[in-house]
Amino acid sequence: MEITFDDVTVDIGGARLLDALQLSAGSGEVLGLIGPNGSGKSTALRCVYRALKPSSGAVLAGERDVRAVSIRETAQQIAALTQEGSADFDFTVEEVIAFGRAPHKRGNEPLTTREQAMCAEAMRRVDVAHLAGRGILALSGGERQRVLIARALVQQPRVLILDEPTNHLDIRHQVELLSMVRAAGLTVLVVLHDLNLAAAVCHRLGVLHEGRLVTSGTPEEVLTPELLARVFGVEATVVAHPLTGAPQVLFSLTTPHPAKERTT
Ligand SMILES: Nc1ncnc2c1ncn2[C@@H]1O[C@H](COP(=O)(O)OP(=O)(O)OP(=O)(O)O)[C@@H](O)[C@H]1O
Repeated sequence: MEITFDDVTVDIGGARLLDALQLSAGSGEVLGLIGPNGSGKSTALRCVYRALKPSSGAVLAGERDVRAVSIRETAQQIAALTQEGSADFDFTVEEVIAFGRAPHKRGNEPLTTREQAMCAEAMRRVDVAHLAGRGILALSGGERQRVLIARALVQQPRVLILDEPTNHLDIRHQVELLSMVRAAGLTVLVVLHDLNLAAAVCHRLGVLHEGRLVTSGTPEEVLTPELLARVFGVEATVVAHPLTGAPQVLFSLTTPHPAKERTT
């Protein structure tokens, strides 16, 4: 399912958070949103999962404005792992993941055997099966993040919205999650601060700065030293990954590297 930001503007309290965003993620495409803090990335995602209403323009899922679709149908199609989507109540890990099936159920209808197997498989995929009976509030940040990812997977959406999904995850779980995201074949909109992970997982990147889309294209097209200097204000060297060819961004600190200091 294609997701399109069709001239989306968001004004709140006299401030323009997003300015006429025109961008789309094709069916099965992983679209990354990158940009400095406060550039409007989460605001854009919020318009997709309906936490925010555009002041003008619309987000289209396929041909339809997402706001014209029932909440239940939206929940069947779009799963979101958000910044505000933490857990408030101390349900067990197993219960939290089972909630992912709620959009497909009526009332308190119990999970079918197939759905129980789906939940068990999702727990296995994100490596939380050993936590099944634990309360979610007592988990580490990374463990909780993985549980919420499993919940999004069992929702079986057509579109996955991920706002900084690698937050809290150790490097192994970051790599596993993003490999899974890439292999899922879903339309994915993902905000990532790690530009190298973004280059590895995204088919295309959209760069936001002060609420405006600066450019969009493949990671190779977008991640240039000029753009990184202009938008992020950093000096960077961009090289091709020796195995995959994806652009990798290298930074040097403005102070000397410890190895250099030792030899001088
Ligand atoms: N409800 C709100 N009311 C007023 N301003 C808001 C609101 N939500 C966000 N903002 C402001 O809008 C701007 C864009 O916020 P947004 O969360 O979209 O940025 P972001 O690119 O996701 O940033 P970060 O990388 O820091 O997560 C910020 O300056 C933020 O302070």
